[in-house]
Amino acid sequence: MKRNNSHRLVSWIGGNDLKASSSDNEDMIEFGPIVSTLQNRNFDHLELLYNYPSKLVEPYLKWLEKHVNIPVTAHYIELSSPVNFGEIYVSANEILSEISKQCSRLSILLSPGTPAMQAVWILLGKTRYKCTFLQSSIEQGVQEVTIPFELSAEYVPAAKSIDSEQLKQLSQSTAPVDAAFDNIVTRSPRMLALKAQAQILAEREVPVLITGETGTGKELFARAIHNASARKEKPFVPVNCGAIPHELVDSVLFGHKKGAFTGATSDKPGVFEQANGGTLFLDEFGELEPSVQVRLLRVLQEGTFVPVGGTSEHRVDVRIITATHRNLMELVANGGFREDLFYRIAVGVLHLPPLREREGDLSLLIDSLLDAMRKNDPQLEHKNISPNAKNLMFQHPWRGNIRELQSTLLRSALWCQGNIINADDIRQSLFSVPAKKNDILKKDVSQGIDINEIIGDFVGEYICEALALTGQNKTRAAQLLGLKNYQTLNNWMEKYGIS
Ligand SMILES: Nc1ncnc2c1ncn2[C@@H]1O[C@H](COP(=O)(O)OP(=O)(O)OP(=O)(O)O)[C@@H](O)[C@H]1O
Repeated sequence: MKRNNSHRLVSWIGGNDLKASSSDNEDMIEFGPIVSTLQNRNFDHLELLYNYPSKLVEPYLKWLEKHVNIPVTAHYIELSSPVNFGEIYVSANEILSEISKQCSRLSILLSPGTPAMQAVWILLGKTRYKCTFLQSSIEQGVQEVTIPFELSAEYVPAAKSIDSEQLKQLSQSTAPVDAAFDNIVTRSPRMLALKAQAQILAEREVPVLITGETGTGKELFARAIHNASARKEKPFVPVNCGAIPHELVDSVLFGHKKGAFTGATSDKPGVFEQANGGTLFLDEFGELEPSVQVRLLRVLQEGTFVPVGGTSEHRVDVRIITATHRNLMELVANGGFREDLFYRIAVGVLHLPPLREREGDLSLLIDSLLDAMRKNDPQLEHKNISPNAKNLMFQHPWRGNIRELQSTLLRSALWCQGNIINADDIRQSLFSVPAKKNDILKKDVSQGIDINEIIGDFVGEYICEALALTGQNKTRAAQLLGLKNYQTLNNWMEKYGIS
């Protein structure tokens, strides 16, 4: 790519920018940091990075066209969390490396984005790329930022003192893993890296958020983190937030006093009190209603709460690990989850990949789950699996992930007559999704059909399935569907009216 004389501005799209574009009243408009900067300085090209869902960003980009008169390129950056330093670093570095080849001057707008995004800008802009930094606020306007220290000069010597073994471990994530993580069976490089990260988190007292589809091992990781932490002798209390009846949430979380409501015949401690000194694992955290989120935020900030029907404050020392199969960032963007609570719980973030993305794990897991079954149940002691049965298992999509794998193996071991589980035993134990009732190829054309509608139904069915399988991740759904990228998926969704 030929470098030209242009001056480019690079920025993440932030919440205040999106808010500005959604304001109804044009007179009262706050333009947000990006447009304010463009109105204040001259640039030839604007390069935007964003992690918000496209449905929020596309209207913003349309609005932007009305307010700026230079070319705009927007890059969607897939992040498991907007505070994941590693992923932000890799993607920001890639983009800056490309852009810096194409322009002679580069400016980075620091204001939009999370603190992690800002930190990575400073790191890259002070070491690898020659650039100027800008910031924009309502109070101070647009300013050039001077960062009066040199990272390379002042900090590289310190980094050099890390010995080569430590460096090797850091770069390859091969730090010895605590025995608490032994029952997480994997040989996938992604999962091995996650185990190493989880161990680092175990040693620190930071809140951890674990995301991933159902049955990917979120609770297993949470328990391992607890067991590898200084709190391991204290309780680990798991709570499924999605399963607590609405009217009992406060009582389950914070406990109640005798007589607080009908049926409260004695004082009862809540899960915060039960986990005192240890770890509270709040599973399906994304299901909590906004009113409960406010009360939880207070407990997390102050460490105190008042039981239902009580008058005095209780203080607890609890480490929180949360988990969800939902995309919390998208919930935050849609107003379904409090942003302040999100940043409080999402300090250490682990995104567990589904089984289908763990190279080499299926065979390993089949062997290890069978082994555990043989040890747990003397009647299954001699059960083994035939190669054909294993082959059949390799072809199954395992939507329920490891939990489905585990129960299928157990069912087939219980039902199989001899000691060898064969392909038929597996076939009988698999739950297959019922075939669609109105067979798409059996329509009566002589009665007239609407071919577009049929194609739409067909496309919609598969797109929804791929989105459900990937927890609404469009990039991964596009891969499953054999589409080029998430934009192509968006085009299909638009064409066939799938929301
Ligand atoms: N890597 C693994 N190695 C061995 N067993 C695993 C692994 N991952 C998950 N399992 C087993 O699979 C089952 C489901 O795991 P777990 O309950 O931790 O999943 P989850 O993501 O918390 O599920 P949910 O979202 O439904 O709460 C458990 O019995 C767990 O022990």
